[in-house]
Amino acid sequence: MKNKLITFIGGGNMAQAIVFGLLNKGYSAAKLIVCDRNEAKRNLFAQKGVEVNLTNVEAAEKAEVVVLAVKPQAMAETCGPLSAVDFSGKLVISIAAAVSVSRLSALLPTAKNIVRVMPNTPALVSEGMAGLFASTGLNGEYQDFAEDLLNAVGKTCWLQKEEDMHAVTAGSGSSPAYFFLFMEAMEKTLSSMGISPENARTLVQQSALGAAKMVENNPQLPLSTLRENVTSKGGTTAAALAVFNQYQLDKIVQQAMEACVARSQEMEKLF
Ligand SMILES: NC(=O)C1=CN([C@@H]2O[C@H](COP(=O)(O)OP(=O)(O)OC[C@H]3O[C@@H](n4cnc5c(N)ncnc54)[C@H](O)[C@@H]3O)[C@@H](O)[C@H]2O)C=CC1
Ligand SMILES: O=C(O)[C@@H]1CCC=N1
Repeated sequence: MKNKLITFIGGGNMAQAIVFGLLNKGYSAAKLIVCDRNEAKRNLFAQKGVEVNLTNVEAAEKAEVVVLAVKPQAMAETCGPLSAVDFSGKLVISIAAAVSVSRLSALLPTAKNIVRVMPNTPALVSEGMAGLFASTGLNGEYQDFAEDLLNAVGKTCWLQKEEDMHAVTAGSGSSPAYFFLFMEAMEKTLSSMGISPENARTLVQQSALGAAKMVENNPQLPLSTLRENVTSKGGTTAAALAVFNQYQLDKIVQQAMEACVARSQEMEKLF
């Protein structure tokens, strides 16, 4: 991928995951600018050789690609001063949940090339998952660049319908937290069973990693087969799964993801 000059507006958790993921993949620090109001956050990037001392407007003017990485509720306020910049020859990427392309176009009227992305924090370890949606008329070079950029830190999928971004938020952006919650619960239980904190962490971490790798390495196998291969009739796993089924884990997951989608739809109207 050709290293275009990219400015990140907002250097929080998600921007850090993408920027540090890109640096780990050899993206030149000299081609990255990060703007954040918070000095401690700026310092995290400065330590890696990233320019952090420009104003949002200066940094946006200088770069060819501008990534909007502030919270959805801060988007309008952040775009106010930025609307003075001519974005017509630039690519604007927004990673904000629930902020539509039409809303972004209204906030930055000169922006012609807009890509909405829903990434996730595993980008930091090059295992991100991002859904992408392009504004109509997006320049082909910029479409490829957005895809290459996110592919550098994980995997991507393009969406044909913007409304699918709500479901993708439940499936990429928010989803690492579900797995962390599950792992937290396992770790806590192992500790309550007398396993040392260090061993509890290793048991959970390695089992999760191993399970994910088995899923990745066996694309032809349904997930249910992988589960069944662990489950001896009348054995220990069956006893555990019976409890998950008793409490209808599938319904809990469905309700949680539907709540995620509903909140995203609500936020789209608010911000
Ligand atoms: N954290 C995650 O896992 C994911 C977050 N997102 C999206 O990414 C965006 C950022 O989320 P986080 O990184 O979690 O939030 P965060 O709160 O960690 O980072 C936002 C940063 O923006 C800075 N900021 C706010 N207004 C600014 C301004 N006008 N100029 C410069 N900097 C400004 C803040 O100081 C803060 O460091 C959100 O829109 C969120 O929906 C998307 C996918 C996953
Ligand atoms: O929780 C949130 O709203 C953001 C978007 C997806 C992940 N974090």
